Amino acid sequence: MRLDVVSIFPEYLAPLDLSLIGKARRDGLLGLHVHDLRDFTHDRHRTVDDTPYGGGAGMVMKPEPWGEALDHIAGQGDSRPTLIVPGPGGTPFTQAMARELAQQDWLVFACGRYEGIDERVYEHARSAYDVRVVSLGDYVLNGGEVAVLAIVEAVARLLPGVIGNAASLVEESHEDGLLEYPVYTKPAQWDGRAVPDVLLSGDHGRIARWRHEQRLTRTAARRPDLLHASATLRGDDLPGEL
Ligand SMILES: Oc1ccccc1-c1ccno1
Repeated sequence: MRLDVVSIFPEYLAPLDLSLIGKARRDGLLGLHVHDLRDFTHDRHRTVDDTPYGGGAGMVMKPEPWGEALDHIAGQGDSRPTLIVPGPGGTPFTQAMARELAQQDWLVFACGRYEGIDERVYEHARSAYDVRVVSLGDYVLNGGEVAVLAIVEAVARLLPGVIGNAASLVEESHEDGLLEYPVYTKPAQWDGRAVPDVLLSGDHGRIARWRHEQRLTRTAARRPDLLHASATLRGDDLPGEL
């Protein structure tokens, strides 16, 4: 998978050199190209924003640098990339979307700032990209960089070979519509608190049943919206109906 990120703060993407994502890049599982939007300006001040037509507070990101940047990137490959523009008005980012994006071979991320990117950039980009506006959640950030870090991590960890033990991807929160079960490790006693006996029993069938019940109970308590949506898919009895 190839990833391109365009930002006025390219150093914001430095964490993608670390940990599993950094290793995936060194192992050749992932290619990352970070572009400074100001490299696509031509004035002395490397201007990327201007006042909004129609008035209003704040500044809008100018279309010219974005158009040049996206044309430059699209010209570097022979397939049609997916352009992801994080924004509060986008389609909610979910694990299902992460799985879908992990199937793509080329993702390009546009990090907006200020009051946003001139709308004509989205229209221009559609000639060379599949354009998707994606939201991390119902809150406001100062720019798209933080959202890109989250999306890249969620997607890249699904690529074959990135996570050493693929089994650990199975019973994760949201992977099958349930939240994850509680986890424990040594010591067996800590702070006057014991590890649940079932986990020390060695009875793997009983442990699996306990963990599944914990997942159902936790999801019912914290995310009932998920439980009802997926219970029909799994045919589970809902807690309280057991
Ligand atoms: O609030 C934002 C501003 C810029 C780019 C993205 C966002 C955002 C907020 C929630 N998800 O994305």
